[in-house]
Parts: sequence; structure tokens; C-alpha cells
Amino acid sequence: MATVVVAMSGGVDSSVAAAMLRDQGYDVIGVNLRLYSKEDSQAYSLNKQCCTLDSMRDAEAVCRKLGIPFYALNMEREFTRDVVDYFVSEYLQGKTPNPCLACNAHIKFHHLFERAMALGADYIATGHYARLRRTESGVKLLTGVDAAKDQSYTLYMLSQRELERTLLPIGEQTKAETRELARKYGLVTANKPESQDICFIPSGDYRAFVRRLAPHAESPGPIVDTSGRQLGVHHGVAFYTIGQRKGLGITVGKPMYVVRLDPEKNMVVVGTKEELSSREIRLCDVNYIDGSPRTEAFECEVKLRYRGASIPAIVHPEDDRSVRVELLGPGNVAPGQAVVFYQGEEVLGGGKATS
Ligand SMILES: Nc1ncnc2c1ncn2[C@@H]1O[C@H](COP(=O)(O)OP(=O)(O)OP(=O)(O)O)[C@@H](O)[C@H]1O
Repeated sequence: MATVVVAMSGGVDSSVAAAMLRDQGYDVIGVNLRLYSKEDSQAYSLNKQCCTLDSMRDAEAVCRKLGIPFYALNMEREFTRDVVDYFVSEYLQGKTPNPCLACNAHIKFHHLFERAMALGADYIATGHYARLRRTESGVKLLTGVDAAKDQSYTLYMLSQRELERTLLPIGEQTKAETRELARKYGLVTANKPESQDICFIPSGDYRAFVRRLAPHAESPGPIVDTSGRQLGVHHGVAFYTIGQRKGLGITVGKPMYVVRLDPEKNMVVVGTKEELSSREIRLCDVNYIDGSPRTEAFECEVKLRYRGASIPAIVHPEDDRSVRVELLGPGNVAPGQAVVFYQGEEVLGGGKATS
């Protein structure tokens, strides 16, 4: 019988994933990862979703109920280096990081994946809402059945080797069905609320978090328009994101958006909505889900952010790992953000915006 290590956050999705796999006949092992414990205790106590002792106890209680082994692994060092430090450093460089993507790439599908394989597991599983289709030409990554919960965007960087040994059991159902199953199984996690956007920033205030970890980010400088005229003063480029309109403290009679961040000149550049929208985006670190870099231009739909709309586009490959994306509809992107290619329900791949 195949053995599967289920990454259990202590939330409802991964609890149900473990229950479903057990019932499908797998030998299931539950693993909770301790990822971050440096948050201040007040904010931390609000965060019942991830990495807390409560979450670990919930994951353990679910495993006990299901009669499967449970292990807790400490990956704080890896998480701090590969997710939190990356997150802060990207903002300091005027970029927009996505920590959930970094966590998937480095923590779940690298550190946990490699450990599970080294210990002889056949698969790892998570509670992500996305689907895998095993075909003769390889494993395809598809959107989750529940469009409102689809998490395929956060998995575009996976390789065939990882996909072949991954199971995503709850992507085939809606969130309502997952909750229903959790109640049926009598799991303590059945009524847990949805998790936070960023698990290590329970308050949601990323600026306060960056300020605390990198006090030197507080570094006032000019806010200028695209012709270089000064319109105001900013607190530090790390506290602004491309597309931001509110909180700029400038009045020019029309809505102005952050269109560029220049950490070298310590400058925030603002412009009109037209100046914000991009027609072309360059991507690096491009991954193709089928493992074959394209050489010819292809049409697809792109998502520029996790909960973003699909925008028709033409992708022009430049080399194996970089492309130029021609947007056929309105959209804007910040350097550092992931751009993911879709054809219908299938994820073709994606990359990181450099401009
Ligand atoms: N601390 C953790 N330990 C182990 N696995 C985790 C942890 N955090 C997240 N995961 C895994 O990653 C998946 C996606 O994480 P995300 O934070 O998006 O949770 P979610 O969609 O709210 O799911 P859940 O309800 O299981 O928390 C989880 O379903 C789980 O498999």
C-alpha cells in the first residue's frame, strides 16, 4: 500500500485531505510544520490558523481521530530564511513578494517533500484547492473545482518530479463539501474559519511587520510624477506597492497610483491609471508544468495575482527561463509578482515579473 505524508496545518482543508486519503486506502502520516513563532504574543494569539500550538494540537487531534501517526517538524530556520527574510528583502528592493508561493516552493515542495521521499514515502499531499490529472504525457495541473477557492496560481512552479509524487485530494470538491465531510468525520477542525492571507502577519499589516524586522526601511524621500516633479514625501519605498492609490498623502486633482519604486534613488513614482497599466511584462525564472520550455509564441490567459482576473495574452519565449508577455487586456504588475499562464482550466506554467 502506498504511503502518503499529508502536510497538516491544523485547518479544515488538510484535515479532510488526510481523512479522504485514509479512506482511499493509503497509509497516511500526518505532519505539522512549525514555521514561525516570533510574532508578538497578542497578534499571535489572534492567529489560530497556522503554526501556533493550537494548530499543532488540532492537527494532532485529527490524526488521533483518524487513527494515523502524527509528527511535528520544526522548520522555523528554513521558513525564516526562505520565506520571511525573502519577503522583507523584496519589499526593501521595491518589489512585491508572494510569501505563499515561496512557502510552497521552498518549504512544502522542497524541504518537506525531500524529507518525505528520503524516508520512503510515495507521495506528499496538501489541502490546496487545485487538481492533478495523470496522463500518458505527464501530470497536468488544473484549477480547483471551486473557482472561489482555486489555489492553482500558487503551485505554478512545481516540476513533473514533484507533481508525480503529489496528491491534492480536495481540489476535486467545493469548500462547502469539504466542511460537510469534516463534520461527517467528526473532525475538530470542521468549523474553523478561513486562514489569514499571510500566516505570519496575523494583523494583516505588512508595513508594520517590515518596519519591525528592518527598521532602516524607514527612510523618507520624494514622491514624484513621471516627469520628475515632486508631489510629496514618502516614508520608505518598502512601504509602497505598485498600483497603490490610498495613503500617498498627495492631492493633484485626479487619482494617482504608484507606478514605479526606485530604491536606489529612494524615490516613489506616481502616475495616472493609463501610466500604471502595462502592455508588456518581462518574466524570469519561468517554469513550464510539462517540463518543456516553449520556443514559439503561444496564446493563453494570464493571472497577475492570486485572486486576479484572467487576462488574454500572448507569451513570447526569449530563452528557456524568460519570456515577454504581451497583454491583450488591461492589467498591471509589480516586479516580483508571479504571472501564471492558463489555457482554460489547465496551468501551463508561469514566472516572476522583472519589470
Ligand atoms: N504549518 C503547516 N504544517 C503543515 N502543512 C501546512 C502548514 N501550513 C499549510 N500547510 C499545507 O499547505 C496547504 C495550504 O495552506 P494554506 O495556508 O493555503 O491553508 P488553507 O487553504 O487554509 O488549508 P487548511 O484549511 O488546511 O489550513 C494546507 O492545506 C496544508 O496542506
